[in-house]
Amino acid sequence: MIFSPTEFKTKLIAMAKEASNGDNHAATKPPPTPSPLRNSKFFQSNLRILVTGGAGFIGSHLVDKLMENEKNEVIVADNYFTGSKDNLKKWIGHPRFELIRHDVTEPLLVEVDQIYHLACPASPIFYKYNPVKTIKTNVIGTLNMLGLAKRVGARILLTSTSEVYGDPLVHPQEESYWGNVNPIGVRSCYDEGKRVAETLMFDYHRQHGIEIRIARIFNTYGPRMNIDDGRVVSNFIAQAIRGEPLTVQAPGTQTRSFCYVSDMVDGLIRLMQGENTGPINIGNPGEFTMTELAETVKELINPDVEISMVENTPDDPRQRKPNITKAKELLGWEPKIKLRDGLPLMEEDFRTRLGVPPKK
Ligand SMILES: NC(=O)c1ccc[n+]([C@@H]2O[C@H](COP(=O)([O-])OP(=O)(O)OC[C@H]3O[C@@H](n4cnc5c(N)ncnc54)[C@H](O)[C@@H]3O)[C@@H](O)[C@H]2O)c1
Ligand SMILES: O=c1ccn([C@@H]2O[C@H](COP(=O)(O)OP(=O)(O)O[C@H]3OC[C@@H](O)[C@H](O)[C@H]3O)[C@@H](O)[C@H]2O)c(=O)[nH]1
Repeated sequence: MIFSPTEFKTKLIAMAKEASNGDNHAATKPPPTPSPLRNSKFFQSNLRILVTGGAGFIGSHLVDKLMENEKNEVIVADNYFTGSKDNLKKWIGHPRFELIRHDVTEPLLVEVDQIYHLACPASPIFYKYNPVKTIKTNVIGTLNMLGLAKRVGARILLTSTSEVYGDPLVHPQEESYWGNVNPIGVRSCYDEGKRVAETLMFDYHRQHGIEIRIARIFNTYGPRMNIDDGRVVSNFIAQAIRGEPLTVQAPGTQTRSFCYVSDMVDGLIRLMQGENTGPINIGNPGEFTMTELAETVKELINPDVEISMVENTPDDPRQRKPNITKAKELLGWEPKIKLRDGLPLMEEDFRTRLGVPPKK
């Protein structure tokens, strides 16, 4: 068939439109219907929820909260790189709970209604340890979970990060800010990885109609953080309990905003259950320099420890504080726990794991 130049152009535009990311979902086929048993009157109408990375710090607290609802069945998929079965020991053997050793860089076949996709090392020490694996986890892992969401018609939530703003030139950071990221730096396996993961989420949403939710999480702390995983709060608490100097990385004037883990979990669940795709910042806007954080930990946990200044790592963001207007307006969410109240809630868990008895 021979087309005139005008016909050819019209055809090309039509093809481009079909393949575009617009509202046109021509390529979408509806997800398969679940087993007929799910609609039987004898079947308990549970929501089946997959939590990738559920053996980690935030993931295990999220699982605790989801399991409180008797209508939820929870499946955790984790490769235990930074997580541990210990974090989930109270649920192992529970009839509504399943734990799968699985690496998200491989496809996963399960039938679920919702996916909380957390799997990814989060502490800079761990994500820099094997950067190629970190970027594979972010890119291939997120592709696999989106493929799963598409196949079964599940809603999927990605835990992105404040690190997508890089070393921000806008302060506080709102979701419309595109960030200031070094694409070839030592942190880019993580921050660029998460940026691609966000892109994939939106492309699947636009192209295939997948229901997506994106949370941009700011520094979160609480019990079950890995001891010595390099993150500042867990480092300072462990150092204070051991009576070792608190290592402030120079210059100490860099800022972070710390959110207690129960507030974070509440925000993630509201985002999943709400109607907004995001991205939405979830974090506590209380902003502290690292020197202020060290002084607070010293005062609350062990007034006898010293504070020492040590060398920093490359590309450390100089300031970070979330604008949470969107979370307030769209999710009715704001954090409840102040840093001074949250830090002491970590002490007992850290003392138990470090084998250091409580102060007399
Ligand atoms: N904690 C924070 O301050 C923070 C801030 C921003 C974003 N986040 C995001 O929240 C999520 C959870 O963070 P966290 O602090 O609980 O970290 P974490 O390291 O405690 O948990 C991550 C979990 O993912 C698992 N995992 C890693 N790679 C995997 C893979 N390839 N396949 C399967 N499982 C894998 C780990 O074993 C671990 O259980 C991460 O996606 C992280 O990027 C966390
Ligand atoms: O012992 C330490 C460790 C860290 N720091 C400083 O504390 C600040 C925070 O460092 P952390 O390693 O806790 O965390 P970062 O803010 O760099 O990255 C974090 O941000 C967002 C998430 O996605 C990541 O999971 C998380 O690790 C940095 O300025 C770092 O230089 C110290 O002063 N002393």
